[in-house]
Amino acid sequence: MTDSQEYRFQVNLGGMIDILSNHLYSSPRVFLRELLQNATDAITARMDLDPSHRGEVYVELAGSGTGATLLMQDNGIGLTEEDVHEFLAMIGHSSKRNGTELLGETSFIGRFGIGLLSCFMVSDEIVMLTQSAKGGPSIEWRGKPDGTYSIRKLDAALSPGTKVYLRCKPDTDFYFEADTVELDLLHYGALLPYPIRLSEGGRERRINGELPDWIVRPERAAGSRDEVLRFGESMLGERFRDFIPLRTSTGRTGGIAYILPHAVNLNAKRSHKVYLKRMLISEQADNILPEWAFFVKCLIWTDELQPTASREHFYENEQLERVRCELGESIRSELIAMSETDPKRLGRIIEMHALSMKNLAAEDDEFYRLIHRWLPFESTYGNKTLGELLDERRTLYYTASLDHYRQLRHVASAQSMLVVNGGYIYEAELLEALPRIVRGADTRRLLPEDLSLAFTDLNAEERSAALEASRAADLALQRFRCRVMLKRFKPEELPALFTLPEEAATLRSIERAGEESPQAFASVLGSLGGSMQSGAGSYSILYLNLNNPVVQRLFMGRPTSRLGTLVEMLYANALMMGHYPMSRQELALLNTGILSLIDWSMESEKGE
Ligand SMILES: Nc1ncnc2c1ncn2[C@@H]1O[C@H](COP(=O)(O)OP(=O)(O)OP(=O)(O)O)[C@@H](O)[C@H]1O
Repeated sequence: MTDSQEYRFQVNLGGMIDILSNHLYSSPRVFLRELLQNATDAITARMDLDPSHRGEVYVELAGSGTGATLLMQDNGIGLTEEDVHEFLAMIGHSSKRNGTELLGETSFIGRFGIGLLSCFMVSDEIVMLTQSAKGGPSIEWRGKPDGTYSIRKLDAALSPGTKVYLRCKPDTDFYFEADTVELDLLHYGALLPYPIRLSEGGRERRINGELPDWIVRPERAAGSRDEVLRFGESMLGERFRDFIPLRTSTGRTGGIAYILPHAVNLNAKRSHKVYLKRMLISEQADNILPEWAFFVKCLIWTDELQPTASREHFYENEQLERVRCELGESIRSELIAMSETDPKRLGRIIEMHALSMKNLAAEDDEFYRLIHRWLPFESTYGNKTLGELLDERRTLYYTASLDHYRQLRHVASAQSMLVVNGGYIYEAELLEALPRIVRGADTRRLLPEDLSLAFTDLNAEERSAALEASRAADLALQRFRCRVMLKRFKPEELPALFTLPEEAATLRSIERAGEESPQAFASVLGSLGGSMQSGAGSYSILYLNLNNPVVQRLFMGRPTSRLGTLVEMLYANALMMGHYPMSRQELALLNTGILSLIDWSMESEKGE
């Protein structure tokens, strides 16, 4: 065995810089964010030395096309010669963190020591002129993407701060155009608490305005409603009508949650604009609010979360978990307060975002208790809120599936019976939980079969009169595995009602799939269906209404040889009324039935 030898990893500096500058960030645009962020951190560091210092950032554009240059100047802390060697020349080394840990808190935004490299996406050289506020000579540093740099002491002393010069590299002139730069400076720096000025073509303008007071104290936002709404529109590009102020218990994260003026898809990506130490860090932060809060779009400012190196997300850690819970709590408690102080406003919000509210209520009893009166439901009495429904009846009957509701609604509404549709997501769950939430309220789940209880049986005389016809009708529908029951029920205009017990419903869908799938599959489905076909539950039921004059004539009048066909037609009609998908055989039945009816009516005309 030979002695092992130790070697040191080699770093291909040009390759590293290429990866960091070109592949970490989503767009070359972010170079301006990184420059602005460095300027902000430098101003913060200078204010740590001298709290009375007033920060300023000045951006100047000169030249055009590929001859364009950009200067970003700040009056921050600047760099000494040692700082330059230590922090500018060493990738991954930052003056903004103590020791090597990346996740500890600092008063700065930067921490990774790589942000400046993003400038290589738009420039083949970074030139920095800097003067430290701590004294020493002014320094010029020139860095290249191949990893080389030069340093020069300047003869004349600059005022404290830093100037960064970039010269546009081919195909990136778009990022040096005045409109682009102005837009991006506003985008990233609108909330910065010091002036950013842009000079171009002899024109100078201030980019960001004075910050309104409610940005620092969101709880005061309600007093400046119009201004807050206008601000939301300009920052988020949507016109809002309502908002909820956000604030965590530490006061270190706050913002405004704008209520979306339209319903949103549950799966839609949620994106909020998040500002870290007043600089826009992310427009895609989707993990800063709880999942259920998808009816708001937020502007959030924080100084307590840690961004990832790409700045597009925050670290998923305990702090973020706490902030997320507390921001959710801000929304929740405001909605709760609204139920007392402004129920109409709450009603409007809930109506617009019913799905989200139902989701939240299904997870949280207390929230459910407070907002239950405003939750909308479909019912046989129309679309109503739960409060309105409870005012009608203390016991609410509901169906747990949409199919069941469809089957029941005609009969139920005809009998003035209140049935609530619990078939949409979260609804059955909520209705089931209602007695637990509201004292004195009761809910009962209803199956289509249960409604037959509201039917009246025929008396003995009627039964014997209709016996023969009932048998013939039953026989006619035997091949559809459907039983005929003759009853009296309301409304009399409804001649027939089709109901489908669970097992029969499964059989129907197996049969329909069998009709549509290739032979082999159909035979598998066929045998599966066959094993279920024997039980009574495998039969559907067609209730025929003896209160209906046509049914009355058919069963109590003169016997007719056409009864079979007529019952088949009533069967097909009831299927259509209940929105049941029809099998090929049933459609064919409808077809021949209609033709027979036409034929009979012509014959009878001839006979007249
Ligand atoms: N405008 C500036 N004023 C003073 N120092 C600066 C300025 N810009 C850069 N620096 C120095 O250069 C170092 C490297 O900057 P860079 O943007 O690459 O990383 P960072 O800001 O430390 O971290 P991050 O990668 O998270 O942005 C900084 O730590 C800071 O010491």
